Amino acid sequence: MKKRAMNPDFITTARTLSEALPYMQRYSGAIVVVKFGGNAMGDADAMAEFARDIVLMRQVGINPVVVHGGGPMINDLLKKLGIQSEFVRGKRVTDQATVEVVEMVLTGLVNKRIVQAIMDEGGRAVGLSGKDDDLMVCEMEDPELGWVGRPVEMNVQVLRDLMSAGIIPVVAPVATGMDPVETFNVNGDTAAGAIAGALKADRLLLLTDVAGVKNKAGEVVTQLTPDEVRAMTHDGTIAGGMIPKTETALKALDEGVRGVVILDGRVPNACLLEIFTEHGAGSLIKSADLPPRVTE
Ligand SMILES: Nc1ncnc2c1ncn2[C@@H]1O[C@H](COP(=O)(O)OP(=O)(O)O)[C@@H](O)[C@H]1O
Ligand SMILES: CC(=O)N[C@@H](CCC(=O)OP(=O)(O)O)C(=O)O
Repeated sequence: MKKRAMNPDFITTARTLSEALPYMQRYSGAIVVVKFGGNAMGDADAMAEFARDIVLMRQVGINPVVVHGGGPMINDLLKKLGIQSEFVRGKRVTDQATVEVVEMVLTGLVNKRIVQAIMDEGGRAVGLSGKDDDLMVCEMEDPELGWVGRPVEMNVQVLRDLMSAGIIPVVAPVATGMDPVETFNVNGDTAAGAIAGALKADRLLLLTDVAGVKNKAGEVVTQLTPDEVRAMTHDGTIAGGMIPKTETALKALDEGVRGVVILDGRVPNACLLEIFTEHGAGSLIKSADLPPRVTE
């Protein structure tokens, strides 16, 4: 009789799957909002890998909602058009010409790339922006920033409808205003937080291009309470593009999201590492009175 060789790689694969069982059970039916930042998108392979993780989550009974950014892609088109752009506290100062470019790039180019990548991996995805079904209605956050929106009304039924039909929603952070002729550019982290809050999501994952929230010594802090985040923001340890992420995390926790993780989206299978392993990834921000990660 021919004997099959024991390949150690296969044994590891089987063990990894077996060890994922308690996490699959814990997250079954959970809503996980994933913010996919422009810097985390990388090349076509990174996009395909992200899409595969999302499709796998859906396959094992999690309800993923993707909210994306696309800052670098907006920068590219603004540059080609000769439009100057600057950021204040991690948010783009957005005049009328800029908001038109933002809407074109985010709801067109970037949104459809992600939708296509998910479908290429065998999932079902539908792309929408905050304007669709009035999902996200905004007001001006600060006149100094121009058409930058702060979400004031969320209508997430459309997301629930898509999820219950087995469809993965992919949301571009562009919103309508109280006056329907207005278009707002919303920071991707802010939009993801507002959506996670309105859905009372179990997890909000903010994928970026750093390993997590770093302390003064430059080390990633694996678990933080809101008070610790506030202290690090106050003393300037948290700065630049990290500010909208931690602001978002605190607001989302207040609104009932159970935990927010800031992690490096360029790490292979970042989402799977966070959701399905004991190790987790990046920095988990949650209230001190909630039990720790593994026994939760
Ligand atoms: N304490 C901190 N820990 C980690 N990153 C920080 C911190 N303070 C500022 N940053 C900066 O925030 C950046 C992440 O924000 P951003 O570039 O806007 O990401 P994305 O495009 O993925 O939304 C990091 O690359 C880093 O330069
Ligand atoms: C108001 C504001 O700053 N909007 C962002 C929207 C895109 C985004 O958030 O992209 P990343 O996640 O890739 O940074 C912008 O204009 O760049």
